[in-house]
Amino acid sequence: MAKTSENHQCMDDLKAERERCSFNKHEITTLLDGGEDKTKQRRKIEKVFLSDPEFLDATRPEYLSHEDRYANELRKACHMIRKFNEDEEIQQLVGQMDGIRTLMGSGLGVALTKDGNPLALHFIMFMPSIMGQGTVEQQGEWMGRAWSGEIIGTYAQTELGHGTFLRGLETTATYDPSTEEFVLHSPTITSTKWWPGGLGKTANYAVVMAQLYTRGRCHGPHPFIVQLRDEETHQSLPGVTLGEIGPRLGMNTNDNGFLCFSHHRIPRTHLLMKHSQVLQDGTYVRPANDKLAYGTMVFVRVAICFDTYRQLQRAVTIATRYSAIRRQSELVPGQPEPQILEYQTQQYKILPLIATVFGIHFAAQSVWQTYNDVTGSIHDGNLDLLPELHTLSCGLKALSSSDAANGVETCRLSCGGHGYLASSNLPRIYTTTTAAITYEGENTVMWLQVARYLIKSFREARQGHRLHHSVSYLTPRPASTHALQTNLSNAALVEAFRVAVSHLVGEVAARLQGQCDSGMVFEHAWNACSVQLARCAQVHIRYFTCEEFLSGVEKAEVSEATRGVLMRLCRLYLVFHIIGNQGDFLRSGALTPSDMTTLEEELATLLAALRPDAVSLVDSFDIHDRILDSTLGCWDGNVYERMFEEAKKSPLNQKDVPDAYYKYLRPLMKASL
Ligand SMILES: Cc1cc2nc3c(=O)[nH]c(=O)nc-3n(C[C@H](O)[C@H](O)[C@H](O)COP(=O)(O)OP(=O)(O)OC[C@H]3O[C@@H](n4cnc5c(N)ncnc54)[C@H](O)[C@@H]3O)c2cc1C
Repeated sequence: MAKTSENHQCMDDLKAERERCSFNKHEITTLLDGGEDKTKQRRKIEKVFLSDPEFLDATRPEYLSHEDRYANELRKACHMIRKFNEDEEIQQLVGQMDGIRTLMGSGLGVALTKDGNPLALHFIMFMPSIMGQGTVEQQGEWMGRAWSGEIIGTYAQTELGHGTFLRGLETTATYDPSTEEFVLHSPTITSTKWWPGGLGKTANYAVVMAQLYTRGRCHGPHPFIVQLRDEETHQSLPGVTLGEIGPRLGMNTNDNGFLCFSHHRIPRTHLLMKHSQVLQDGTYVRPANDKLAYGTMVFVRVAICFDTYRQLQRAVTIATRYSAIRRQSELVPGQPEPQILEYQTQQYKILPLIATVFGIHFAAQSVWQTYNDVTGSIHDGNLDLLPELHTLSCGLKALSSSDAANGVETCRLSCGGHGYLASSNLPRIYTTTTAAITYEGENTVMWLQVARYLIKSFREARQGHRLHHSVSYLTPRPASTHALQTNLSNAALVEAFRVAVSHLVGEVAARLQGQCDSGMVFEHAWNACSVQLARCAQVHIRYFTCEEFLSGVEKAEVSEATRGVLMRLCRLYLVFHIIGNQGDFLRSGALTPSDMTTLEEELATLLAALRPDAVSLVDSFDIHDRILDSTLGCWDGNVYERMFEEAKKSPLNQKDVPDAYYKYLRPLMKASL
């Protein structure tokens, strides 16, 4: 198709946007990647994989049948592993778990396997479970075979009847000392394992969570390595019933599956025994400390934060570039149509989401850093920091997944009708991102765990205990130190968050206590306060994110121009969330109505100040067009031509008159003739 003047205009619009960049884009790219070397490494890996034609799709996944879609993603997933195993340079590049996450996750991973990688759970849950919960001997036995792809595993915890409530799982693993085996059994329909990714047709092994019985006693859920399929024929083993659970909202090539056991026997040594053991005679040896399992959970939840933030990066890149090329309506009657990014309401949809990307980044980095710092002391048996770290990772997982999912939906809305097209890629980004609200700890349940920690800390502080850093603000202070700072500086706004959240926690703690004092049992009182408790947890984690965002920008090793734009984003983040939740701040006296008026005026100023840098900011996310995979968000802005080209690929457009016309429509239309 010949380039129209409209197409030229779009490309010129983006060019003009880029020319007015006020900061150093590369500095932001390397800041987000974690350093110059990491950026180079990422780009190199992207080049190696994206230049490989095997990863190209002959047709859009949406046009394939359910089965063909799975086969196509499996083809690419297997090629990915072969490529990895056969090429030493790639192994060096991608060698660590970090790199594997890149190949599987929402960075490069989404360009290689668009609709869910059937092997993802193998790398993201199966292998980490063996590493985290297996003894050194067990790691030696399984990890080599797992790395090479000789065996493929998944992680099977959730059942039809129970997801959140781990202790409610019904699958049993009963030890038989006469054969030194565990007998796995699914006693009811609700005990059927349901949801594990890759379980339906891909995996031949799984780490299965089952209630451990030995010598007639139940010791609660434990992880077992279980072979599910024959290693030669790939057929389900006797005593194992397996299948796929059917179409989902998204990620339909992850072949999420179901699994039932009928008295299926496995060797005793297949219980992952790093923490607890069953001896040959059936003696149960309990773990030295049940907090040890927290470590793996922190790891997985922080990984989810990074994943969801990358999804938001992609969505907001699409929305921002599209908003810079899309012209609509009139701002001033009779004048040319402006870019929709000129509308303040459009800026209000998009710019806070760019800020959110940085907020999640800095907060997740901080939790990750703490996790790495304390990992050493965990091994030395010092587990003091684990509950705090665990709470932060639960809260941040919930905050990042819900902010990202809501943000992606806002991006879709900001693109008007075209955002609803599959070729915009926003629908797929949304369905993938929103899943993270549910898996690895459903968000409401995560919020209530955070709240439990807050209430516990609040009560401990009243008893004179010293609190950990993230909740130290709950320690009672002399009234004078609560005096409001009215200058509305960044520090003052963070302080306002602190006052608001400690007020909320104090209020709900008093309500909880009041209900207990009036005779309600604690659990019922807790449930009766849980909406407010979840709210406290959300404000607490938002406060943590604001604090980390601010200190992250202050500490970043960047030029003053770059720090300037980051500071404006941080300020926008603070102001946006204060205005959006002003009740919390007014009620606690942290801010006054007149402060709100001032902040609302400032919000408008911030949107206007950030608008010229919007395109450059998303450019600095450095997302390859193949990873973006969007007609609306491509680098060159040639949106309309790409949309047309994509539409032409629809199977319905391969014939002017489809067969269905002759079969159904024509007989109806001609019936009266
Ligand atoms: C895309 C996807 C992939 C998945 N992959 C896997 C996998 O690989 N392996 C695996 O084992 N599982 C997997 N799961 C399952 C997932 O872990 C569970 O769905 C999740 O833990 C929630 O459990 P549930 O579905 O039983 O929901 P429920 O726990 O039944 O929750 C339903 C509702 O009840 C509320 N609720 C539950 N308990 C409480 C409480 N104590 N207090 C207040 N409210 C409560 C929740 O907030 C929610 O609103 C996957 C799920 C999805 C969607």
